[in-house]
Amino acid sequence: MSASADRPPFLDLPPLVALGGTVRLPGSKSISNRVLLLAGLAEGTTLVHDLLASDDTAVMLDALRTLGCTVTPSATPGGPLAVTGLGGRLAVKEADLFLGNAGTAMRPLAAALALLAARQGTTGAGFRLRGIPRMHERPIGDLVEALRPLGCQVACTGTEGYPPLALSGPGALALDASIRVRGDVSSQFLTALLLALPLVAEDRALQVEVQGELISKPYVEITLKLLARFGIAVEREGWQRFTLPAGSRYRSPGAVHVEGDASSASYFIGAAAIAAVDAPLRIEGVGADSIQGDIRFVDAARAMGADVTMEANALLVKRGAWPLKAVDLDCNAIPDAAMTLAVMALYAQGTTRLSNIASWRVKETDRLAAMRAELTKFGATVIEGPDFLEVTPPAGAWQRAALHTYDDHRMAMCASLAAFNPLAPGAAGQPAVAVRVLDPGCVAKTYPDYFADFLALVTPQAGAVPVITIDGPTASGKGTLASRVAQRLGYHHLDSGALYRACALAAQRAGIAPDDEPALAALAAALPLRFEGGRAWLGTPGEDVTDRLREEAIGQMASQIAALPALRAALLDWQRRCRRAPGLVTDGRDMGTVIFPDAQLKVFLTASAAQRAERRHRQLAAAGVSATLPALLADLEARDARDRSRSSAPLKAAEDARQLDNSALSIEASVEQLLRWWDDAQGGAPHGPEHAPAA
Ligand SMILES: Nc1ncnc2c1ncn2[C@@H]1O[C@H](COP(=O)(O)OP(=O)(O)O)[C@@H](O)[C@H]1O
Ligand SMILES: Nc1ccn([C@@H]2O[C@H](COP(=O)(O)OP(=O)(O)O)[C@@H](O)[C@H]2O)c(=O)n1
Repeated sequence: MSASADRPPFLDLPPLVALGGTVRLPGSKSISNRVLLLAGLAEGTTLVHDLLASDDTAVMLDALRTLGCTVTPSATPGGPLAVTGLGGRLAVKEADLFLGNAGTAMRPLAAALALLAARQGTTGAGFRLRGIPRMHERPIGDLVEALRPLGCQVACTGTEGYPPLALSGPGALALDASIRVRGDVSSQFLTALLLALPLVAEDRALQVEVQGELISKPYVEITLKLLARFGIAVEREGWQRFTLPAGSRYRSPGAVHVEGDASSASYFIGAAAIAAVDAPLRIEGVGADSIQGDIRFVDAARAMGADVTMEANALLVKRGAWPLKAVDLDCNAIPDAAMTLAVMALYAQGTTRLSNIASWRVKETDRLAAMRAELTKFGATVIEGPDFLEVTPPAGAWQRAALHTYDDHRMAMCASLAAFNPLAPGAAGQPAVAVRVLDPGCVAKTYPDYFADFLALVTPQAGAVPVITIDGPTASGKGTLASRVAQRLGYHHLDSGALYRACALAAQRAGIAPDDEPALAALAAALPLRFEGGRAWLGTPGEDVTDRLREEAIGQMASQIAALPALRAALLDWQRRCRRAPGLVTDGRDMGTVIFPDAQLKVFLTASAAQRAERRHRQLAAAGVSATLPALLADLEARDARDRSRSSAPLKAAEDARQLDNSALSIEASVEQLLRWWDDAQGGAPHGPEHAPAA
């Protein structure tokens, strides 16, 4: 998917100095999409456990539904997805399938539908397969060239050799001769044929012959293992000849468990080799039992110095040799995970050479060019060859950089490892830099929660997590502004008012009087409040109190008890603990003066009392609460007066706060103003052209 309006334009990662804990990997993309296709073609229902939820699996699921498969999500969260397959019979004879940028959907669906179309015929325009513009630049000619001699009618409706494709039938299939496919550009063409041919192997054995040296063999191994799970025992002679026995027929195994994504594991393995100094990072979901080729990344990481212990389904990784060791590696077997080595090379002594990676050029972007362009921005020396990359780390201080990600999930995940630059041996004693990752949302292709999972494991450099504070009187728009800015920056948002409101609600429920300061302070010190998913949860396991907190009576009581110094003191640590990577935007009355006096940007937001009363009036009306304007104005002025005059943390602008009167400013204009100030506070946007160079 391309960057969209609701995806933040960038994410600034603060300099990081350590990493630890446990991460549970999302399901493997390669296994997920193969299993979905197999389940969709087989007869019967397959329960798919631990399926990856991502852009690439979403387009496959949509395609299967369009083709007439029944896809039923589990009633219990995290439960298996049920897919009832076609049993080899087309349920629809024409369809328009949008497959995003998912090669793992485009190629095998093209092969399967081309064969089924030839056998069973199509109607209308037949099957049309298309994707985003980059998908239309990714070659599929070798597969088309393999299918046409069999009698499949495959038209490239844009450029010959590239999607979009139009598949039609019927046609006589010629399956007696050996089926030839090239294997030296992408192994996905062979995989596509192997997944599709069982549909037409009922009465004869079929032989597939690979021309040229087969690349990415481990991915073909995954295909063979999954075919076996669905009842197809492919015989192979080396990596050149594959035979599907006569009578091959898909049978659902009933249930399939998708293991964690070994390519996704590479970022955590790399990060742990750099920054898990005290204790190993535990990575759950892949291990010694994995069927994915990218598990061999472990060997490459070990060669660079990582200390890795393998369990059946987990890895324990910590820093071993330090600095990391520069390596000269043939990466043909681990093309995707090898990208991670390129970033690890920034922490090695000497020059790392990654070779036999020409396939990088035809992936989500030209990854050889992209990696050179982006690593160079830090000051690294990078040589890009036709099929290799050489990386030498920066000699001294790293440059601040904004990294383009080219709508490539792996470029974005790789970028995260650069945030450990304070640890880089060559940069010792030099100022650390924050790393700007442009369009971080592109990780949704395979790992939507990557940055949240990564950031939950890291320790930022002392004082490096940025805070933006927004203080001001009631209804000036603090909460609205803070939440929009947090969304744009990908930061956490703390609405401190909600904290005081939650105290008020909890006190009311416990029957504590609004002037019982010791009891209120004790209550606040142990307040079981959580903000999660944009909602406020009180108690354990947690009641959603979001709407109750907005009630006027609760606001009144909050304003009253907020004047008590012991209660305020009890909430101090709770608020400071919200300062977590990548950053925090917080709003309230004393955020810039008391709670975060060292905030990088402080804003004091005001608007005329009349404006504010009107805004609150509209807000309440929208929520179906009736209130008169004069009453609201009086209440708001009373609250302002109480907030300003209290002795403990009175409402006032911090001396170093920027003043923003938004009486005549729209919400969007206020957001833009604040973001401009934020850029200024950081000495301008990091260097790098605004737009990615053409791929
Ligand atoms: N700049 C603005 N212009 C117009 N309305 C605004 C503006 N900022 C906020 N509002 C509206 O004012 C109301 C109060 O804003 P809110 O963020 O809840 O204020 P606070 O957190 O300061 O109490 C909301 O309905 C919001 O949509
Ligand atoms: N940092 C803060 C935030 C809120 N408060 C108090 O808590 C009350 C509720 O906060 P809020 O931000 O939700 O208030 P409204 O302005 O939205 O009514 C306010 O009236 C303040 O008195 C505070 O004292 N300090």
